[in-house]
Amino acid sequence: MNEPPVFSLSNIVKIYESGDEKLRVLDGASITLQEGEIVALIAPSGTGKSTLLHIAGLLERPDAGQITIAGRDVTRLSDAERSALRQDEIGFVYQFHHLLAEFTALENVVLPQRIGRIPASIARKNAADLLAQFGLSHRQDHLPGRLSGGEKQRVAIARALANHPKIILADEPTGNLDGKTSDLVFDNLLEVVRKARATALIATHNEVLAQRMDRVIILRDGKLHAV
Ligand SMILES: Nc1ncnc2c1ncn2[C@@H]1O[C@H](COP(=O)(O)OP(=O)(O)OP(=O)(O)O)[C@@H](O)[C@H]1O
Repeated sequence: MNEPPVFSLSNIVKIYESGDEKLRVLDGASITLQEGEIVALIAPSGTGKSTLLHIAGLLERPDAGQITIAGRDVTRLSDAERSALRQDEIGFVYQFHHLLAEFTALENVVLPQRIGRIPASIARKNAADLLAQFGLSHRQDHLPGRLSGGEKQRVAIARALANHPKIILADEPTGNLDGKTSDLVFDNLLEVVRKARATALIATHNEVLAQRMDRVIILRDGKLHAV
């Protein structure tokens, strides 16, 4: 029997209202991600990329359409069920690292696991292993303020992977870094995501980076199109 896709959005509609105006940001956006697929999302600014990622990450609700995770319809779950799913199944990487400044690199990667009730010793070992995969063992006890931009972003990616999510959603994860650092961090991201056999949807403006993923989709007129 075929496994259901890890993740799917079908016919997602999202309308924002401001005054009398209705803005149909998403207008039947659909995508299906199979296990282990890494998909690039190209979206010109203002076309609804953040809205799409927020809906995919169960942070925002669509006005119509369906979201499934591992074949389960999660569109109409309660807020508590959605946040439990986010905690267990979804890892987010943002353009800015959002690390907690008063915690070390290691502690930043431990924290989401502790929220998920992983015992402290296991969480610390997991975090150290992940940071090692990002070449950051020698930086694990540093506060974010003492890390370079590329290192901070690597820690943020390690944190997103800490609970072994099946789905990674990334919003221009290297968009804030210079070209060379961006390439290196991106290599690292792809390598670790592939090793974890996670499924990823990665928004980028960089078409060269996009071509390195398994396939590329573009958000246009509120719909997702294959490139
Ligand atoms: N809460 C909201 N209320 C009203 N309009 C909104 C709201 N959120 C977003 N929009 C509008 O919806 C459109 C898409 O917004 P979104 O943030 O998803 O775009 P984006 O593609 O992520 O842009 P960027 O790449 O510049 O961050 C924009 O025109 C924005 O002004």
